[in-house]
Amino acid sequence: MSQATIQLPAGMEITGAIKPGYETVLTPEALALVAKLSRAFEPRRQELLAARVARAKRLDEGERPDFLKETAHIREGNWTIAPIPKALECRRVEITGPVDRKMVINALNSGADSYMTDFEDSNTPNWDNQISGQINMIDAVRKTISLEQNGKSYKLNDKTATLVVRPRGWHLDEKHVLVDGKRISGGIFDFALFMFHNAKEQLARGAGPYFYLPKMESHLEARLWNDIFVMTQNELGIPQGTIKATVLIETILAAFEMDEILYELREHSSGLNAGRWDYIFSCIKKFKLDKDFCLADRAKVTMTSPFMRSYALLLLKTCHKRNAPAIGGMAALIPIKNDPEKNEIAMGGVRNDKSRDATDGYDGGWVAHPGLVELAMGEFKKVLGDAPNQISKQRPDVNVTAADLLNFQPEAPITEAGLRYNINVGIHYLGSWLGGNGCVPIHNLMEDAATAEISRAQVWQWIRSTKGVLDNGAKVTADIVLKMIEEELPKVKATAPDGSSPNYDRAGQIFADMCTSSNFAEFLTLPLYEEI
Ligand SMILES: CC(=O)SCCNC(=O)CCNC(=O)[C@H](O)C(C)(C)COP(=O)(O)OP(=O)(O)OC[C@H]1O[C@@H](n2cnc3c(N)ncnc32)[C@H](O)[C@@H]1OP(=O)(O)O
Ligand SMILES: O=CC(=O)O
Ligand SMILES: [Mg+2]
Repeated sequence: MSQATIQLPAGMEITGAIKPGYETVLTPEALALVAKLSRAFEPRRQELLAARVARAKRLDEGERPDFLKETAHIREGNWTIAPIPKALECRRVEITGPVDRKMVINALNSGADSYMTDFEDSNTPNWDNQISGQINMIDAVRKTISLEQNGKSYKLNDKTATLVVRPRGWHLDEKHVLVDGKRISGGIFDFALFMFHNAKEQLARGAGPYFYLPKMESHLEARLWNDIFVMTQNELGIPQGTIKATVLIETILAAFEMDEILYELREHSSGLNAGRWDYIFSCIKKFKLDKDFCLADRAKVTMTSPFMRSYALLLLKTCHKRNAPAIGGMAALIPIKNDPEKNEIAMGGVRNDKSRDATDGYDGGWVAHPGLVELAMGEFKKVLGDAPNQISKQRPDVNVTAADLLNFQPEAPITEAGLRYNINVGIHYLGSWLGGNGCVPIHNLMEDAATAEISRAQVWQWIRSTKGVLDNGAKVTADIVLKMIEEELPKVKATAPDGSSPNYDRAGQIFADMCTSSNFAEFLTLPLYEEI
């Protein structure tokens, strides 16, 4: 493979291979923006990550979150976010998916109103995925993206979904790019490259640079993104307020700061999304040492569980009070091929999920697969009719307290099947991730980094919690888990399409370490990233 050459700004090093074509993304001007933002904001990112660690320690010691006293005036104030641009008014169905070229084309053509292209939960952030993802974005924005694969030709339809980009969260580094000798933020890298290459082109085409911001834990983390937006808009000479961002409320701590997050981003906000899978994971992570906390089998924790219902309703009420879109999350159900009965049950699950969100007042919701767009659209249209959204629907009847957000039910059942399922899915997902694929169908469900986090976090917690007892009376222990890992690994290898890859053996070892180590890995992607 020949190495293309690129010109680096002073103080920057790139350790990833520069394959032909990468120079179109890694231009000197684009890298200068990456370096400028990194230098300006990396110290604050590090401070905020340190604040997460300090807060987590206090939670481990028994502190419980509550709405902040110092920001009561923001919650009580009468303000709204800036008007939403036309291109983001109608988001009844949003499809999501990794930045793979074929999937980008299929998603843009899917008939959904918008498409969140994902550098995060559904993507393994290896160097090639990140850079080829940026190439795909450049071609998608200019509508020139095409592909010949397996005898099929892919190109864009005339009408495509509005593009929204999810950069990586604050916890992830981009290890292939060093500024002044240090790794930079993955999120800043993804954001800056996308902005540099596409923002002006998107504006010229009647849309704009739109983002989804993942995994934040406080309004101060949202303020950091807002300051990055302001500097970037200045650097690129585009009007302030052009960038719009929807924040995923997918941590229990952010649920206590929804108003404050919207307020920080009010000139750049396009609402909030209920990122249910990371949210469940965050609850387990933050209360992992609480002797009273222990959730039932993963499959039993749903959007109608008390704490999830409270979170979903509070998000909706908060958004509409601030004239902001409220977007629902993802049912992990996907079409099931070759089994019409099971498929009908899965489709019924998606229908119920979207129907509940639409009836509650949500303006749209996520789907994982193009085969779900029409069905989800039908449920939103039943409620919205021809209206693009229902932001005017207020929910004064909703009153959610801190205790409601922390009402962690159900606690039972925890079953052997549930434990085995978590282990099987965890190993399968980790193996696939190591091989470069961050989103996979496992047992007919969509699995990505967020769903896999729940699986491995539950196993860790059930080993340690006195409540981690199976419904047959057996206490979950490290020995039981290690034995099950041995038993599940061959089953995973037999079912994964690339099951003969050594990645699955490695995944088994990593999963075992993660579940039995006394330290709880903050994110599973952190140790995994060091392996790729
Ligand atoms: C918790 C969260 O963060 S949710 C957000 C992150 N997760 C996601 O975005 C989920 C994305 N979804 C996916 O990756 C896939 O749908 C999977 C892995 C779940 C299932 O994949 P598969 O089993 O390969 O799907 P399947 O074989 O049915 O695909 C049929 C076609 O639809 C395409 N397709 C499937 N899902 C998507 C998608 N989300 N976007 C675009 N195209 C898609 C496939 O590429 C395939 O195209 P082709 O017929 O041209 O070859
Ligand atoms: O990103 C979405 C989630 O559910 O997690
Ligand atoms: Mg998530």
